Amino acid sequence: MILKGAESSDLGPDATDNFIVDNCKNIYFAGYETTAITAAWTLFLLALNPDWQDKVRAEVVQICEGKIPDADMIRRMKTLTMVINETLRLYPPGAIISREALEDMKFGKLEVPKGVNIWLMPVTLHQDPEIWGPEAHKFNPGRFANGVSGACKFPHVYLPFGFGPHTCLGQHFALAELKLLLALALSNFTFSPSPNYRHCPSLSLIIEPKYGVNLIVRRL
Ligand code: HEM
Repeated sequence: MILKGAESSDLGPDATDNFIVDNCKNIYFAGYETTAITAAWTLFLLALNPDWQDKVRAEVVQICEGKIPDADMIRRMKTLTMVINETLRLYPPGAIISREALEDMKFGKLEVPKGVNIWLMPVTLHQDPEIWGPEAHKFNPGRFANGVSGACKFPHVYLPFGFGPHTCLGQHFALAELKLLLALALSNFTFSPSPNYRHCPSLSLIIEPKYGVNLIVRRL
């Protein structure tokens, strides 16, 4: 797709090379760290919540019957989807979503002059007790049992993949990758917290565990 886009553009040779390289970098960066870190946070939260770990494992074992998950099996993994949604609520890798006002705008009483960049921080919207209830900071995948609209007052503030025309291009691919990886990991291993784990979510373009996620992994 990128090569086709470059071929059909009227960019000069240098700009065409830059176009290809920039797009490859963009997809590599946007698609790799975000998904890998979400997998790490999910395993961390399941290690801290063995009841949910057991529920997801039971679901995966029942759906997959020892086979490698295919697209249909992945679609039926409702508990795992709820767990991933809850992980992305508490630890959305995309820390900042920015938009530039292309003209003077007004939101309620807020005047936004042309050229100003507005930054949205999903993590603050995702943990607001006014929106998610008094247990907003607690890991409870059950809140997503009836989808995002059942989980909170204003579904449009759940923004792990952004919103609008620039919403994440790879969100369905990312969810499929995550479900496949987690289903395989959970059907073969158990995960519990390691005493070496240091909790330090830190902002380094994305929200990542500064000292990694140390877990004790045991084969089932
Ligand atoms: C759990 C994994 C992922 C998360 C949490 C995530 C999150 C995001 C967020 C928050 C944005 C900004 C959206 C906005 O400004 O409204 C974004 C954009 C983007 N993502 Fe993802 N992403 C993930 C995985 C992926 C994957 C796997 C790919 C590609 C293979 C990908 C490709 C992109 C691209 C190309 C954009 C830019 C879209 C645009 O500006 O039009 N992402 N992502």
